Amino acid sequence: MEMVILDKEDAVDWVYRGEGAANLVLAYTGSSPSFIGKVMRIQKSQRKGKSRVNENEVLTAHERLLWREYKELMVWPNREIVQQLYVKHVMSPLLGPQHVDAGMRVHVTKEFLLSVEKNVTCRRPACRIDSSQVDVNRDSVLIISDHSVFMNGSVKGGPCITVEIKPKCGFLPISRFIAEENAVKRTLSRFKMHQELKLHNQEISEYSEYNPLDLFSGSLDRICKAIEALYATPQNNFRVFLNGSIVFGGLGGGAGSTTVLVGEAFEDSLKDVIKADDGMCKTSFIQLVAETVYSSGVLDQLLEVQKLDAYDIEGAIHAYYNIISQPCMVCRELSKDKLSNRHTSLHSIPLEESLKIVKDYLISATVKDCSLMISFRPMVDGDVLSESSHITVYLGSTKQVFEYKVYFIDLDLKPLKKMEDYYKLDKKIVNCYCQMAKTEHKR
Ligand SMILES: O=P(O)(O)O[C@@H]1[C@@H](OP(=O)(O)O)[C@H](OP(=O)(O)O)[C@H](O)[C@H](OP(=O)(O)O)[C@H]1OP(=O)(O)O
Ligand SMILES: Nc1ncnc2c1ncn2[C@@H]1O[C@H](COP(=O)(O)OP(=O)(O)OP(=O)(O)O)[C@@H](O)[C@H]1O
Ligand SMILES: [Zn+2]
Repeated sequence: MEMVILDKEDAVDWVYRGEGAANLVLAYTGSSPSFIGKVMRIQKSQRKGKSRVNENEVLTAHERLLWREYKELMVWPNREIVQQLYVKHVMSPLLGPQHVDAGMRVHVTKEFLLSVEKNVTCRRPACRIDSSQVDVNRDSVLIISDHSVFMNGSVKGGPCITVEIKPKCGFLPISRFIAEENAVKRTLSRFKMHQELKLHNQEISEYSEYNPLDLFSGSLDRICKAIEALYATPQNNFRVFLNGSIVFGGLGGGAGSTTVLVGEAFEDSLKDVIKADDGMCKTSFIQLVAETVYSSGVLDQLLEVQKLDAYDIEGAIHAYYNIISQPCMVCRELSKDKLSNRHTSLHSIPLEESLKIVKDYLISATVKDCSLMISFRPMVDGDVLSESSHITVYLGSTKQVFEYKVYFIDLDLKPLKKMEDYYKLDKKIVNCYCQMAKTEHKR
């Protein structure tokens, strides 16, 4: 694409699509062929006192050491470009390039960003406005394919339904570095335990029965159960879009976010896509999603990459202190009787080994936090696939064939500095869960 700089007058063509903790995402509504079928991902800054780890820094010296085998990441002084290259050179090969779009960076003026910020405020959830704003000091944004539409030169006609799932961690850790008092981590999913802490902190208003272990199980029945649970309590783990507009789930996540369409209204929104008997569209839709997750096998690959976390944070944290050449806070805090040979031995491994442990931990952290977007387009007789790489799925209950595509989003590099936060959060989650279980037991 020729050198483009988006300026104030271009802002009207970009409308609010959604956001997470770190980025705001806008969809294109204008007529420039370069942007049709694209979304824009703009970095946010945190409001006063809520600054995130490393958000404005370039790679630190220790991070450069950690990621040095990826030469492409080393030449850029700018963290945003490194982020994009991380997706391209680290994540895409691991997850499959057919499921990842690293996007491209486009220059923008400050006036463009200010104008966008003004235009989208009314669509943003209050909790997100409260914590973050568009970072107007950036000079570029990321342009990525809009995974909620089908393209074939131009946006392909006909309805398209997209489901977005944030599956979170799909396995139980078995690391020998997990302390005895934290043994519950080996039997209960992290998601389930985290729900207790989130409830306690009023980050969510109700407990979700979703179990990531079901979604990743490889069993159609259990996948179906997981999707039903996600539908019942979507939180920030489940959304549905019809032709790019959200029709189900919370905008932006968190406790205060609103569910867009419920019950009959959601059923109605599916009617153009799922040709089921009255009142059965939602049920058929859940079947369609479950069947696709099952037959595509896309979560198997994700699980493999998540499992790069073989030491658990209770092991990896020691390797982290080796890398930063600081006394290990964890060993210091563990009382003598709890400090085992296992832990201390981690401080005498070669640096290369520590680097590998932490690098794998951070790669895993990225894919425990990413989302996947699956888009469906009903096919009619004589219809051809939008792209030869796309696949089809058959929905038995409605006798329909759907073209579908699966993409991973939010594959950002996690800052090395976050290792301490990960250790603290892990402790908090287990403590809160055990405390709650004790109280329940006493009742
Ligand atoms: O720590 P977790 O498991 O709660 O994950 C965080 C997510 O919370 P969740 O539990 O999914 O609601 C959190 O999501 P929300 O802000 O809660 O929607 C972020 O994705 C955060 O990543 P980052 O700080 O933006 O890089 C995530 O932090 P990372 O742990 O992935 O760094
Ligand atoms: N390529 C895309 N196509 C369509 N919609 C997208 C795309 N990328 C992001 N979105 C929408 O925008 C939302 C926010 O994007 P994203 O998850 O990248 O934000 P984030 O701030 O990085 O999230 P997190 O809180 O996990 O760090 C997503 O939940 C999704 O609904
Ligand atoms: Zn230690």
